[in-house]
Amino acid sequence: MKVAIVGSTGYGGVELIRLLASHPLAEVTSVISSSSAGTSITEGYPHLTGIREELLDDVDPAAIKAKADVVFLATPPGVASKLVPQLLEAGLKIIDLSGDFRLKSPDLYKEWYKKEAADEAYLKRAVFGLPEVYGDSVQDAPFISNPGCYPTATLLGLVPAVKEGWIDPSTIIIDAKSGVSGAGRGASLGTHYSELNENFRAYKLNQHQHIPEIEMVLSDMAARPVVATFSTHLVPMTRGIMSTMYASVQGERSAQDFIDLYKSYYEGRPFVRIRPEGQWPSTKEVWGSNYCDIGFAVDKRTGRVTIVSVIDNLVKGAAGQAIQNLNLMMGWDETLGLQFVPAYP
Ligand SMILES: NC(=O)C1=CN([C@@H]2O[C@H](COP(=O)(O)OP(=O)(O)OC[C@H]3O[C@@H](n4cnc5c(N)ncnc54)[C@H](OP(=O)(O)O)[C@@H]3O)[C@@H](O)[C@H]2O)C=CC1
Ligand SMILES: CC(=O)N[C@@H](CCC(=O)OP(=O)(O)O)C(=O)O
Repeated sequence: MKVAIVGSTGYGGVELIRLLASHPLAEVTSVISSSSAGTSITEGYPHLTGIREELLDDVDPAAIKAKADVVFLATPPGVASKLVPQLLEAGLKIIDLSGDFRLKSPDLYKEWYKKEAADEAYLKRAVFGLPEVYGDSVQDAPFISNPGCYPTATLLGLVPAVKEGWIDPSTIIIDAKSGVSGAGRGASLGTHYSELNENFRAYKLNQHQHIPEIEMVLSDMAARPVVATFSTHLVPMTRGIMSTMYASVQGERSAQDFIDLYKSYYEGRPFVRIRPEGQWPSTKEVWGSNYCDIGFAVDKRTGRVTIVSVIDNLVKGAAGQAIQNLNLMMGWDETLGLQFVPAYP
């Protein structure tokens, strides 16, 4: 299977290159750049020396179709919405890592992303690619919208409890933290070393573009509208997301009950690992891997459960999940090219 990557010079794109280098059935045949076509990707990423030496291609749907069967879009918001119609009409399969096709309502996209939405007809064609929740619809889909990094960690941590009615959805609070690679490669004041190092700060409170994405899936699971408090923080580390979630428990449930429920819900899903009672995952324990690890604590005094969910934002939160979706789209084993152990320490 021949693969092209638009946005190959960004962090998501370069992570796709890293992971696909060891995929047994997919071969990257075109790395694409809107600003550096004709130069080698090794100029910006010397670690790819000897791995991807060919020159970057321009963004040209006909040329992409001539070289590839599937295209990954790892581009900033507002790019895929314009490119996807041309790529789909050219007969390409698509996996979009951006937020352009996750929300089905153009008005909601405009409200949260502050940009024009994609054409509604194309929004309807995109399948939300969270395999552990929507596995059946991802299978064989020609156009997949990869979930956001924060929603992946958060939803995998909340879906079974919401779906089974074990927590009151109106009480959910999500306290999320991300490493700085989540903001992409572009330099900015908020992400440069002296602003970030030895610092820890909240950002986009009640304004984060992932809020409607999280609420979309939770509402689907609860079969009624759900709104949630979602707070994001920047941590002085490169990779990793931790979502710590709080909600009121409905009925008498222990941490072990939650563990048993989640183990049963995620049975046969190789990338979700449920921790034993009293053990809560840390970001380093999934670093460089496609795992999402989840742990629980139930407080009988408050009647609340605390759920801790961690991922590597660039792998399960972006490129790894995109490859998992490629595998499902092609009818392959979903673990192909993703069977590696987290790098530790
Ligand atoms: N970083 C992360 O952890 C995650 C990122 N995402 C999403 O994935 C997407 C990519 O993120 P990330 O790799 O971090 O971002 P980066 O900023 O690191 O890279 C984005 C790349 O897109 C390319 N690009 C910019 N404008 C255009 C355009 N008009 N047409 C084609 N290509 C363009 C740029 O390369 P060039 O100038 O060479 O074309 C750039 O390198 C974003 O939508 C992001 O929100 C989703 C989940 C996690
Ligand atoms: C640390 C950091 O800045 N993270 C980014 C994640 C952006 C992202 O992945 O955006 P989409 O999923 O919407 O494309 C943020 O919080 O906006």
